[in-house]
Amino acid sequence: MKLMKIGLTGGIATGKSTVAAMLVERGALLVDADQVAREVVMPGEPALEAVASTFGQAVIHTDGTLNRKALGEIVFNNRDQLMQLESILHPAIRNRMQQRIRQYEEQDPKQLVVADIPLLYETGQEELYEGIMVVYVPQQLQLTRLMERNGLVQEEALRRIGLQMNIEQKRSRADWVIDNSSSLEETKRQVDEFWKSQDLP
Ligand SMILES: CC(C)(COP(=O)(O)OP(=O)(O)OC[C@H]1O[C@@H](n2cnc3c(N)ncnc32)[C@H](O)[C@@H]1O)[C@@H](O)C(=O)NCCC(=O)NCCS
Ligand SMILES: Nc1ncnc2c1ncn2[C@@H]1O[C@H](COP(=O)(O)OP(=O)(O)OP(=O)(O)O)[C@@H](O)[C@H]1O
Repeated sequence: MKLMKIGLTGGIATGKSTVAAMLVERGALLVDADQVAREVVMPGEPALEAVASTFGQAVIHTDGTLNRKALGEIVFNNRDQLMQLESILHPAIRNRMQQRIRQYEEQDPKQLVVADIPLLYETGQEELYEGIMVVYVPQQLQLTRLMERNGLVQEEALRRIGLQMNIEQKRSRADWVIDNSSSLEETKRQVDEFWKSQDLP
């Protein structure tokens, strides 16, 4: 049977967005949890009000938008605060993701829908999808890429990695693994192979 809806996950900075872009290039319809997480905290959204009353005005810019860097510095250094933020945002993110997936399914019933969700396993969402693709790199490379991309020192980067399920564990649970530790061409080759193996258009 042809695949219609898959989850895409991995660890922080292992290359989910990179692989998502390759799938979109082949025609997939993408719903991105990080992007939806940004939408639900736009000015005027109830989740932003809840964030402001929980974490204070220091996490709100003077123009009323969320100061993501300031909030990140709080929650990525304190698990309890992170859990508090998640309890505000996750229900809103999940609702909006499901809504968007349904829209895509109605709009283009033949096309593959891909949901890019960093915390897919951590939040127990496997059952919502027909299969899960994990973008994998060994932890040492994950660390290097994260430090480079976000300008973090090793200690900070390790702390962020430690907030998520270990990448080896994610890999062992996956239905399909894309190994992104080599060149982008090699990653694209694996994505193309997946596409063909599933007989996608
Ligand atoms: C704390 C926030 C404001 C920091 O924003 P910032 O722009 O600096 O980072 P961004 O949103 O681009 O996230 C980057 C990466 O951090 C990791 N990350 C984000 N949230 C979490 C979390 N709750 N637990 C573990 N890792 C996380 C993910 O791998 C994500 O891809 C933001 O990450 C956030 O709102 N997080 C809570 C919502 C959430 O859980 N999002 C994950 C998708 S469901
Ligand atoms: N094959 C590759 N070779 C070299 N660099 C790469 C490769 N794939 C991705 N990168 C780089 O690694 C970093 C992480 O990639 P990407 O942003 O796609 O990860 P992500 O899993 O979506 O991250 P996050 O969880 O933070 O959203 C980026 O700076 C990207 O340019």
